[in-house]
Amino acid sequence: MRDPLRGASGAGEQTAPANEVRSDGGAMSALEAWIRSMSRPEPSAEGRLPSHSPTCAGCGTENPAGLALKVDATEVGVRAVHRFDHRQEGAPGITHGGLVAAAFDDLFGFLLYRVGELAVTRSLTVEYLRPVLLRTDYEFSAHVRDRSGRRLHVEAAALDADGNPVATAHATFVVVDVEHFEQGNIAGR
Ligand SMILES: CCCCCCCC(=O)SCCNC(=O)CCNC(=O)[C@H](O)C(C)(C)COP(=O)(O)OP(=O)(O)OC[C@H]1O[C@@H](n2cnc3c(N)ncnc32)[C@H](O)[C@@H]1OP(=O)(O)O
Repeated sequence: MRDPLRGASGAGEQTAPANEVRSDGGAMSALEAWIRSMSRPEPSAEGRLPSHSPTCAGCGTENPAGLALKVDATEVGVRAVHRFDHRQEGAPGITHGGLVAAAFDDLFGFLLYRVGELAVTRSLTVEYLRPVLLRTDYEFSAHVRDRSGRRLHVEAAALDADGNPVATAHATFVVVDVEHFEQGNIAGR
């Protein structure tokens, strides 16, 4: 796996977390620390993968508006059992389609741990086959279908308790360098 920090210009005005130091002893910027955390995922003994960040809208545990997906590594990709709640409601009792898409998008983000490179969503298509009900468990799974240059083609499905698909998704992620994330405004956190 290549080092995703290669070519990083550093983010001078960002605040370094107190306990993060580089191998050369210098302080790491918040962005560098995040890139490192993305490149060294340590699944738990049960296979649980670390969130993209504590405040990630898809999987962060410190985002009160987030989905807080809990994602596990599988032999071929990743999976999550998830139930949406009232905060994700669209029509009464039914999950808003945009939030279903968000779940797929974030799940795809976990495949990057397997790929070992940073990439971002360029396109995302969701097929809504049946209503995704609130307060109901669904099993989401995703895998990388193939790669072509910088393009990663990824696929996913959400199944109900009977194993019937309620939604499927496919997306193109494009591999990016660290510079992509330097556009993010994390200095003012
Ligand atoms: C990282 C962990 C967190 C994960 C969280 C969940 C995922 C997310 O939410 S990511 C956030 C949402 N996405 C973004 O913000 C991305 C915004 N878009 C961008 O920054 C740019 O468009 C970016 C980087 C994707 C591509 O731009 P750029 O680097 O200029 O590449 P570009 O030349 O346009 O295209 C790159 C490749 O993709 C291909 N491509 C572009 N669009 C498409 C498309 N719609 N379908 C298929 N292929 C495409 C191009 O043909 C090209 O292929 P190749 O390199 O093989 O010739």
